Amino acid sequence: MLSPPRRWIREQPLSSVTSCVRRGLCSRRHSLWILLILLVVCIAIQTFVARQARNDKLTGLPHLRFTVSKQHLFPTLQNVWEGLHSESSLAVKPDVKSLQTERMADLHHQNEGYGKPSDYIVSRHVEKIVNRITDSQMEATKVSPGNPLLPKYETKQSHGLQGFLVLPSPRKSLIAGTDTPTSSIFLKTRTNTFHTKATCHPKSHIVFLKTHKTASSTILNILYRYGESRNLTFALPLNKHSQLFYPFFFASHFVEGVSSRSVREFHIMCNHMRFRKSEVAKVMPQDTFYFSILRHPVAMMESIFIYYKSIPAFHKIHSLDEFLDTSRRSYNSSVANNHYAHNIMAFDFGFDNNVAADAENLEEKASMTIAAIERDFHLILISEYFDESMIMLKNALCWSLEDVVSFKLNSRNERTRRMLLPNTAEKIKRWNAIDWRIYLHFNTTFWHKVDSLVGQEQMKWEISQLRELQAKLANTCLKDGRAVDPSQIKDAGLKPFQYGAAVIQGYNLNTHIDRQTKTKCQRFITPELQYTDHLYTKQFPELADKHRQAGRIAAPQHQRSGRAAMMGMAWAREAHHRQIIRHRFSNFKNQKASTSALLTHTETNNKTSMP
Ligand SMILES: Nc1ncnc2c1ncn2[C@@H]1O[C@H](COP(=O)(O)OS(=O)(=O)O)[C@@H](OP(=O)(O)O)[C@H]1O
Repeated sequence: MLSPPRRWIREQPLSSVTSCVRRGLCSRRHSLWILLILLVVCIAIQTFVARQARNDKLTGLPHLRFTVSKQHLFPTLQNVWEGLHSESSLAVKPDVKSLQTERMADLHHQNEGYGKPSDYIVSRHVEKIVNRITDSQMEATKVSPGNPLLPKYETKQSHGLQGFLVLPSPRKSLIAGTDTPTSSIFLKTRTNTFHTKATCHPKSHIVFLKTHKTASSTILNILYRYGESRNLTFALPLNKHSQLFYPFFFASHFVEGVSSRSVREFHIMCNHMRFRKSEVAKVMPQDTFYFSILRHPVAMMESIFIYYKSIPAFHKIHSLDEFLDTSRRSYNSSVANNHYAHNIMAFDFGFDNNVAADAENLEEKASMTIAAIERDFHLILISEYFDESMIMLKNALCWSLEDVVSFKLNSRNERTRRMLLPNTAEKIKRWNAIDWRIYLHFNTTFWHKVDSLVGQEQMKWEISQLRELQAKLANTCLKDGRAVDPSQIKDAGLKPFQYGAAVIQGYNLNTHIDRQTKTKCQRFITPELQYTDHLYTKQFPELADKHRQAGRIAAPQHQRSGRAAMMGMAWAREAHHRQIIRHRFSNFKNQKASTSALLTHTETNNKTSMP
């Protein structure tokens, strides 16, 4: 029926093409063809535009995919922060949660295989995204080795990580005291920003995974002060240990009060542990906020090599370069405490750290690790951006600025830092390939969260407020406003634990401050072991007393054995811990009112709360 017109066109002379087309258009068959062509063109244009838009997103905001649904779910600022605490806000959840099975988590925590079919879909999905990110970021780091992405408004100077030829120096704000010291600093400067009590509720169910050499002791101190001043209950290590039996995988019965059922509700868990979500969740309430902190693996490895110099992997090695050059041949992962030397971040989060840089399944393992951390943690902070991290934390927890103010704890003195060459930095990234990928991922998501949840202007303003507060506090509390070597610390009770080849600094208090201010200032500079001990005594006075008695009996035998020096880190810490207990006991016995009696039972009972 439609064939005659076509034949008719073929038969026409060239000169009459125009009229031919006109006639052809009129025919029904050609109209259909043209409609079809138009449709195809439309679809092609639409596909092109959509692809272009997706490419723009992935190039500019690599992690938009993980977080965009959060923005849609929680359109107001308040809801955004509230959302951080809800199940649905976990960043990776929209992409991964529905596909993940409980088996995956368990597999992770048992360090078993990653390639099970149901997990594989998730793995590939996340991997694709992570690969894009790591590729683009590795490109970026080629220009500036070891330098994490900086937001546009930041100057590199303010971060203390300017490549690894120059190592971090003490932060200026701590020594830049401007105001006259006043004890009222604790009372007057309660600087709430956009989070007021009217818009959100302060969180007090918190798990902080205390990673190693990441500024975690400074955060621990913040949490201790917050909890202590509000009479919150800490999930402290059983039997007065200083860590939650690290490096073993965490188990709920490692917490004092769990087996005996003597504690009704735990608020804060924050001591070193090897994370295992299913066990932590047995102890902590359902609405618990989980967070942790990461550090650039190069700076971290430099710190670890000095601090853990006595672990088997390092003790006969002269330099980090020597270790990195020989590690493939000589590193033995099955020797106790050697895990400190290899992908320690992955280890602390509960994953397999023994992954070689050239392992076939490296990217897959990295993707799975990242996905699981995204699933289990509401917020991951970045040590290099400590102040920014504190603002994020404050907002996430609905706390005040004063709650997150701190002094840098556990820092080495300059003499025990080592300069690294760019080549060494590259070797470290390769050796710690999983950690490097974890860090890159969370550094990016961190800045994306800053942009989407706080905004750069607000962040800038809040940081200036925080630094002002810190400077005032340093001026009030600290003698000379800065950290000093342990040999210069007057109060033995405030000396930080010394280990390996590091010289860990501490602080002296101003002498002219009143008693109440002194007590408060002291909390800011009390090292981890002493403060943990103090809280244990406060929470479990009777048990603490028993341990004190037992420590007295066991002490001479322990001293004679002289084994502490040969033992691993955890045991050395415990030895130190017991030494503190003995020291405190003798103070208690003699009823000496010395300044080092900060942690005595008597003072515990007299202590005033922090604001
Ligand atoms: N506020 C702040 N900002 C930036 N960096 C900080 C901060 N507080 C502590 N630190 C540095 O963190 C390192 C100590 O980390 P940790 O306390 O986690 O160590 S530990 O695992 O508990 O022993 C240690 O790093 P190194 O000095 O390089 O060893 C500290 O200097």
